[in-house]
Amino acid sequence: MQEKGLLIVLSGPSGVGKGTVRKEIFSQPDTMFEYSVSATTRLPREGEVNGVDYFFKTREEFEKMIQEDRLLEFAEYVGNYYGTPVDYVRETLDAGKDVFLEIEVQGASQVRKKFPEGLFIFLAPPSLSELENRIVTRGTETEEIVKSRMKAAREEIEMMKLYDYVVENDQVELACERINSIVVAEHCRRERVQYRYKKMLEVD
Ligand SMILES: Nc1ncnc2c1ncn2[C@@H]1O[C@H](COP(=O)(O)OP(=O)(O)OP(=O)(O)O)[C@@H](O)[C@H]1O
Ligand SMILES: Nc1nc2c(ncn2[C@@H]2O[C@H](COP(=O)(O)O)[C@@H](O)[C@H]2O)c(=O)[nH]1
Repeated sequence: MQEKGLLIVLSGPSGVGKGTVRKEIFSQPDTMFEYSVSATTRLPREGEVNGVDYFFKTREEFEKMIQEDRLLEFAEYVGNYYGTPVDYVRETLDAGKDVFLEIEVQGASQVRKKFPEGLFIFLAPPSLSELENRIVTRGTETEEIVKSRMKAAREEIEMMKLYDYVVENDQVELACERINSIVVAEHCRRERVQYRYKKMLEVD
């Protein structure tokens, strides 16, 4: 029987660098993962391509996906829906490939309930002041939104204890190396556990 792939979930507070780290991982020619393209109701930013960066949907289309149970998880984030199409995730895992999700924390906790065997990685900032600095420097948020994201970030950072690993995003390249190493180590660990059980069953 085909061994299932690993579901890898990268999450963390707004502005920590999830998108930046994910893009760096997928720009590497030898990347080990399949990226799950999310659906969203937000408008495309300059250069974003439908089906590559996101599946851009109207609110009606997105709500239909919710009703038809076509999303593994979804969340409303800063006035827009974001969600993970479930079919792609299941089919890719069944084909033995590792699937990588980059999602915010509410969505990650929904995935944890449905896929407790997933690998959950929390991307953490070097400090709260550096987190604020990143959100401000990105220049996409008003002063008021920066404040509300920082308030939310404190609560989100509390949730890091629910994750399997915490990776500090001090430097993008180092964070990517840490994530790749965690996945390799996790594969070794899981295969060893499975091997032990196979042996046990053979003896019985
Ligand atoms: N290691 C790092 N050092 C310095 N700046 C960084 C680092 N990682 C990301 N950044 C910068 O921080 C800002 C926020 O990054 P990014 O948009 O990837 O965060 P995010 O977690 O995906 O945010 P959101 O959840 O709000 O979409 C960007 O300007 C990015 O260039
Ligand atoms: N719960 C989900 N969150 C998602 C998904 N895809 C992306 N995201 C997160 O949304 C925010 C904003 O993204 P942006 O592209 O508008 O900057 C960010 O934190 C992403 O991680 C998803 O499918 N589900």
